Amino acid sequence: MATIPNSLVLKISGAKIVLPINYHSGNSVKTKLLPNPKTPIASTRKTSPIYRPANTTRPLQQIKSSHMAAQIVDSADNRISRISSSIRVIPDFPKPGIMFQDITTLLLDPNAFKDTIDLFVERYKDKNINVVAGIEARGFIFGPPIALAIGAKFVPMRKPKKLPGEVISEEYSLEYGTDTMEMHVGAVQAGERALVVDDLIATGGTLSAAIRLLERVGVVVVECACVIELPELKGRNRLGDKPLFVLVS
Ligand SMILES: O=P(O)(O)OC[C@H]1O[C@H](OP(=O)(O)OP(=O)(O)O)[C@H](O)[C@@H]1O
Ligand SMILES: Nc1ncnc2[nH]cnc12
Repeated sequence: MATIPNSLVLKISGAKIVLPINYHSGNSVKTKLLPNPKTPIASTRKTSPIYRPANTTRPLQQIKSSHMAAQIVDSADNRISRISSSIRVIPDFPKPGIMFQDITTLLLDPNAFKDTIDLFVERYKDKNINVVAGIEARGFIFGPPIALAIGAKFVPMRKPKKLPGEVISEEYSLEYGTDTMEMHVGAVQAGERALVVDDLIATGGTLSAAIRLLERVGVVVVECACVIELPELKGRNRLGDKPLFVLVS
C-alpha cells in the first residue's frame, strides 16, 4: 500500500526544514497538522456565513454598521483584519452546505489570539464586571483570559450532566431540536454584573439561554461578546435589549 507523506523536508543552507502537509477533501477534513495562520491557505476566512450555499462568497466585513449597538471597534484597527484572516473556513463541515468558522487557526497564531483577548479586555476592563460566563466549549477558550485580565471570576455554562454540583438549567432551541445549558447553583450572586462570552453567534439560541440562566438568579447581564457573528441568521434579535459586541462579521 502506498504511503501518503505527511511532511515535506527541505534543506536550505544546510538547515533542515520540515513543512507539514494538510489534506482537505469534501466534507471530511483530514488535517494532519493545522497550518500556521500566517501561511496563506486557500481556506482562510474570506467569506463568513454558514448555513448558506458553500459556493457563495462575500467580501470580509468588519464591524461598522450603525444598527450594531455599542460597537466601537475602530475599523482602521488592523488587529481586526489580522484576527479575521486567521479564522479558517471549512466548507461542508460538519455537514454539507455549512461553512464552519474554525477558530483553532486563530489560536495557532499567538499575535491574533492576543489581539482578540486584548480587544475584549480594552472594552471591559473598566465596566465593573464581576463575572465572565463562558459557554461550552469554545467560550471556555476566550472567557478565562478575559476574566483574569479584568479581575472577574469565570463561570462555565455547560452542556447537560457535566457539572458535578447542584445546577440550574435552561432549555433552548437549535436549528433542529433543543439543547440544555447548565450552571452551578451558588456560582453567581444576585446583583453581580456579568459578561457572556462565546466564540460565535449564529441563531442566538445559545446566548439567549445563557442570558436567561443568569437573569433567573438576579445577575445583571451587561453585554455578550463573541469573536464572530453570522449576521444573516439575525441571532442578535434574540438577545432582547442585551448589547452584543463582536469582532468579525
Ligand atoms: O447562536 P447559535 O445558533 O446558538 O450557535 C452558536 C453556538 O454554536 C457553537 O457551539 P456548538 O453548539 O457547536 O458547541 P461546541 O462549542 O461544543 O462545539 C458556537 O460555539 C456557539 O456556542
Ligand atoms: N458556521 C459555524 N461555524 C462554527 N460554529 C458554528 N456554530 C453554529 N454555526 C457555526
